[in-house]
Amino acid sequence: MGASNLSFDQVLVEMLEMGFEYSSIVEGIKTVGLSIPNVVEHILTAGSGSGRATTSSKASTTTMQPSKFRAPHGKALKRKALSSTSQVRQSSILDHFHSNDKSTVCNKIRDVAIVDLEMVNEHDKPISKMPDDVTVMPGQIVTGPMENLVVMSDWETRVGGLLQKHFGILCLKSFQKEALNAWAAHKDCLVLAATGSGKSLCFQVPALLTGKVVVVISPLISLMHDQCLKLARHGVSACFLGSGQPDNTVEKKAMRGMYSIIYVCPETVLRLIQPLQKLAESHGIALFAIDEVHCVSKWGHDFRPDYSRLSVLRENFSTSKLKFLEFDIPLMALTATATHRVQEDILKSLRMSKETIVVLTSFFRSNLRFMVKHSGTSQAFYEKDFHELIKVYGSKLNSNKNKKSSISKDSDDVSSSSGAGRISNNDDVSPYDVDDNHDDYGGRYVNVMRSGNTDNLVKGKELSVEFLENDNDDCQSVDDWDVTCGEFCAQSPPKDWELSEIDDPPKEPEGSLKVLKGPLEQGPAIIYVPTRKETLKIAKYLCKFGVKAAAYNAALPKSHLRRVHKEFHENTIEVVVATIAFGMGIDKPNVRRIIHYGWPQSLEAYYQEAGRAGRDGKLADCILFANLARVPSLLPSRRSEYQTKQAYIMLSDCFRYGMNTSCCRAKTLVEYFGEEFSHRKCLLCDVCVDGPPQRQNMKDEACILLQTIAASHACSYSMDVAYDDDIHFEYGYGRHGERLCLKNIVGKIREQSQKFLNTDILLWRGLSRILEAKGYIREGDDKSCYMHAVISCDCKLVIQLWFLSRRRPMFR
Ligand SMILES: Nc1ncnc2c1ncn2[C@@H]1O[C@H](COP(=O)(O)OP(=O)(O)OP(=O)(O)O)[C@@H](O)[C@H]1O
Ligand SMILES: [Mg+2]
Repeated sequence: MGASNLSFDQVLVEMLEMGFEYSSIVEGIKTVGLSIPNVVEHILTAGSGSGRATTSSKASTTTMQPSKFRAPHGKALKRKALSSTSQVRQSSILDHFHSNDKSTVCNKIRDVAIVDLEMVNEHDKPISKMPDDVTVMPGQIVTGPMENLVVMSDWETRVGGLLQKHFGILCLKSFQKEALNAWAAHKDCLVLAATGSGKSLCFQVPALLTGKVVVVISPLISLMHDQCLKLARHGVSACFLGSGQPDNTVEKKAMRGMYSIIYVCPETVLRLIQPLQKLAESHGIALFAIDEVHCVSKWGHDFRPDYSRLSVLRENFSTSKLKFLEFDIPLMALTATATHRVQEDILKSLRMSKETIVVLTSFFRSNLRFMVKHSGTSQAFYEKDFHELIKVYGSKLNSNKNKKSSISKDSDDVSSSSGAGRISNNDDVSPYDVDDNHDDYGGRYVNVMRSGNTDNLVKGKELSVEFLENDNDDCQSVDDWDVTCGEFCAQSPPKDWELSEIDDPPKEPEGSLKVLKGPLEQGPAIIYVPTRKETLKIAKYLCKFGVKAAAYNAALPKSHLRRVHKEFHENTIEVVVATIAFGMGIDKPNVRRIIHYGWPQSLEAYYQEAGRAGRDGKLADCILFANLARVPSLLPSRRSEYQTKQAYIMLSDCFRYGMNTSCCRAKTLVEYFGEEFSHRKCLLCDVCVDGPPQRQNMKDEACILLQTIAASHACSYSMDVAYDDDIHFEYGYGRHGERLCLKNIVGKIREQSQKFLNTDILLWRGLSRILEAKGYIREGDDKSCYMHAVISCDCKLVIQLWFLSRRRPMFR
């Protein structure tokens, strides 16, 4: 921030207008020159003695009358008002100085200051307490307006102007209102709402309404970066802090209240408890928001140990701990993917108040078209699997051959900046293809079924491919983002906002669903792959066909990632091939295709990543290419035994989802999260569109499989009476101590029966999955067992069993 072209008088007049004292301004100009931002910063950093009135916000709220500050053009009045809550206001002033639009700065400051004052004043007024007869139990689901809650009455009327000014949004959705009502009533709140529904606004609005700081705990740097950039564009100052932040000026500034919204990863917030307590006293913290809160739960798909320590927020920011607080600082926890078990865990782990309001909306996204396609998901299948994609994204570039693709330019940089490989439109072998040094976590293959599925392992060669992105990558690389100290200054929001009024979708009568029709509109795609290596291989493959594609994984140079992120948002890059590092929270409205190439880690992760599609409400495709012939078996190393066990269970849920050909995919997904699907079908997914699969009577196969499993167990079990009782097998070892695995079982079946002599093991594998889904057998989840079978044998039920076969090539 260098000196401006303003004269001494101009600086003086403007700063007097803003409410600073004459002597402080003169002293500031002498020290730092004729730059208003620098002078403001100087005055603020010089402390309370240099021009800032230090009246506490409590005192000011009891003496100020809001009407006073509405007096038009009342300079003296304004100055008095401004100085009496300077700590709130002046950080806003500083933030607004970072704007490029200097000409409108002062006007903005005046607006903001007055609005802030009114809001602080009214918000700090003691709000009517909850009526005694209203008990809101933890876990209570609020689906309608919270008529029973007495809340700050007029925030809703004030919020309209702010929404329009900052976001170009006309009105809040009803779940957003409910979440904000809870906050306004100083309640903790758990918001469970679909991906892309607008959860961020629930925690951004309190900062705008009060002028106090909102602290947002967020798990991924890419997500914090995304949100900070967007906020800056919308005229809201924000920063992110992380453990690797080399420049602590941002942190210091943040702790002085200079940003409206502070994004911070859980690891860092735990370190900042004391400075945040000081911030709460000096400036005020409106809210702690814990975004992607499913990371709290070890039952969730993305457990982060530091998230589970966030109960310190409740302990350290309550009235019992901080005497200056009138109310506990509310917690707002938000996620789009939490099963019931995870929801309970969240409330408990964060020690959320007994009166926590749970705001729940449907997880269903009616514009997402889910499909599953069988594929070997290796290089040999690229041509077949990406043929369509290349047709869509390759053609435009081909018609403009002179234009060098952005990725090629980008990858040159990658190559030169890091000495690492590049992805280009030619056939050069990228060093990434041969150099796996980024897969240095000792990844290993683990066989989930442990039942004869050893063909999943590549014999004699332990692959060193990392299956998942290292959990820590994302946090450790905070500083690598090289974003100007992680601070994002407010810019002027566009003047000609096209105001969007996207309220909740109109309520359809039950069962009647408005079905979107194809073809898809234009828009980019994200391909999620399980390994870092595959991001590079596939991006390179697509580039060869003129697709503007780029790889994204946490091990790539951060300058490359930053550019990919930026160009993806600018629509220069059309296909990003990514690991989970580009997953949660990424908000780009027109993403038309989400492709999973290989099994995701869990259905939660799948739904979360699929949720990047169609955030503009228009039709979008979510296609899972997976090898349906093999149980997914890749798991990362460096996990506790417990986590590994959990991961197996989640992988098998994914497999079941892929194998399913009888139930609407959207229904399967939302029911997985415990929601009752209000429509019979989505009418979009492959299962709904392709119709019910051909059925085949598999009674004989089912019976012989169950009998053989049972007979293989060491127990006093007799085949003739077997189906009268439930039989529980505790051990995964056969009668003679041999390991019980599907291959052995199938071997025995073939020996026993001529009829099944030539059957493929894939048939038995598929059948065992169906029997498992029906509850007849259960795959072992204990390392010491190969198969832990529970046979709940009711012969009649077995006879009813039909085997679904039409669209499963391996069963043909
Ligand atoms: N009331 C509203 N009216 C119109 N658009 C809105 C409204 N609220 C939010 N949006 C828009 O919805 C988009 C998605 O919002 P956001 O990123 O907060 O979703 P999310 O619920 O956090 O999703 P995810 O779970 O994927 O993180 C944003 O671009 C935002 O501008
Ligand atoms: Mg979000």
